[in-house]
Amino acid sequence: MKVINTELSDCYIIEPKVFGDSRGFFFESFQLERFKKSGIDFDFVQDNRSRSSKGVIRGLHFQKNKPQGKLVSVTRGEVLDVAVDLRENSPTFGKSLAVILNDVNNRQLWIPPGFAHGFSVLSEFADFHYKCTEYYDPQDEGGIIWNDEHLNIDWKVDSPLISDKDKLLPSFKEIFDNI
Ligand SMILES: Cc1cn([C@H]2C[C@H](O)[C@@H](COP(=O)(O)OP(=O)(O)O[C@H]3O[C@H](C)C(=O)[C@H](O)[C@H]3O)O2)c(=O)[nH]c1=O
Repeated sequence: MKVINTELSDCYIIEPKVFGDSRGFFFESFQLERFKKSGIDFDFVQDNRSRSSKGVIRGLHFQKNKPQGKLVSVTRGEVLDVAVDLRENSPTFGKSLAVILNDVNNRQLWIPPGFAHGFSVLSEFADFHYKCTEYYDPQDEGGIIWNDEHLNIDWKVDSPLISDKDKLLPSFKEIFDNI
């Protein structure tokens, strides 16, 4: 497995070792010792799966007091995956990263606790899988509006499909100017 640094501190792209043959392919999508040795030394307590159609944007979400680290990947289709560093003491605070994840490159993205996360769907549909380091707590949910001016993310989709809940999310400045 190859671990690639990104422009966001502690956020890594992971390229698993893929074994291809005439039947298809095989790769280990998670192996605790190998991840620990790569510096991703967390206990994962919850796996999530979602399916989204083309043009959907899910996010940007985070948990406020019980932040989740996420190891994200796409098992079918293609997404633009976005992470935003919300750690105020980080050298990359307020910076965002966008990475193409799909079922051809089999890339994973490690997003540490303290980041907001979201993705847009570029293929007809996308099956999304991620491991989390903290349990989901609906009372602890936070988020940033997808078209936030400060972050200015290019989601690469026209007329995105956003949940009613996500349409009401605050801006980056509403969150951090109040702190
Ligand atoms: C996240 C989550 C949701 N749910 C239930 C709550 C709702 O009834 C339903 C859909 O939830 P939501 O609309 O929040 O799902 P997403 O918009 O995909 O949320 C996720 O979107 C971005 C991409 C993330 O990184 C987060 O993991 C997560 O916030 O699943 C659960 O039961 N457990 C969970 O862990």
